[in-house]
Amino acid sequence: MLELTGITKTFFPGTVNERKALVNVDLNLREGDFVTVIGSNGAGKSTLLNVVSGSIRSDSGTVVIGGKNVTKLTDYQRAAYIGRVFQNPSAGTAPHMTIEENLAMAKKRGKRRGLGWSVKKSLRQEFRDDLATLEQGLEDRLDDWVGLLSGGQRQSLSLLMATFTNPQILLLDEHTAALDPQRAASVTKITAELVEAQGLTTLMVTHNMEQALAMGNRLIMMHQGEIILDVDGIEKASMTVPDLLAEFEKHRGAELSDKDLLQ
Ligand SMILES: Nc1ncnc2c1ncn2[C@@H]1O[C@H](COP(=O)(O)OP(=O)(O)OP(=O)(O)O)[C@@H](O)[C@H]1O
Repeated sequence: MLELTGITKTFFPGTVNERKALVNVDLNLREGDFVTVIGSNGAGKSTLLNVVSGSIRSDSGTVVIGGKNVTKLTDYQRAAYIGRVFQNPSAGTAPHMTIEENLAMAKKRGKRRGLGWSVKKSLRQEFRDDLATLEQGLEDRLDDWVGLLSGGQRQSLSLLMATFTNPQILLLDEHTAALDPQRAASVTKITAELVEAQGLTTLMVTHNMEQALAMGNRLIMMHQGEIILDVDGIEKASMTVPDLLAEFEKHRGAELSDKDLLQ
């Protein structure tokens, strides 16, 4: 479903600020793969997602989604294939539009149509039904501005919007990291349910190793722009946090002080 081949991205090449964000990355996701992505700060996780979404163009390599080579397409041109939720709850929704208008906008994602968000009665009922699955009482607040919602409610809404059009790839970039533990747990549960219900091929970046082990069928660990561990199935299911730390240490040397990875 997603084939990345030979992806390399260097920021500010040839300068003192040169950063090798991705180094010859190959990654192949089968349809329905739910892959959690871990790694220390600056490992290249967000850049990987940006290259898939098209918001960053790689220096070399190819990106194929659903058999279509999208390497040269802009993020807008790829929007129909991709759903994405960011860490910041404000990023995925428009605060000065109502819940209904946000949902209508998501329905039209990637389609060439005018910016009219008028919603027919039947669609309104569909929105209510979808919102009810989030179990946050949002189905009765269709006319409320999204800016009035809590961070957890906005992330839940972002998730719903990102999965509305049944994208070929769902990208989750630390989407529970900015939430308190209770809201993070609720958004994690909704994520698992939505991905499972639609069989979505998913890449989820997280700094929480327990979450990375508990969710999905496959896990990759990145370090300095490379994928240094790729496990799935029973191998992943039998892994523990100490196993992950040991893998990380192998590549990083004896030093083990990265609080972000240790969360
Ligand atoms: N737009 C950019 N301009 C310059 N350098 C960048 C840019 N985006 C990322 N980098 C650099 O590329 C490297 C990889 O960054 P990236 O954000 O992909 O890492 P990450 O694994 O997502 O880190 P974190 O967990 O801290 O979010 C880092 O050295 C970072 O400073």
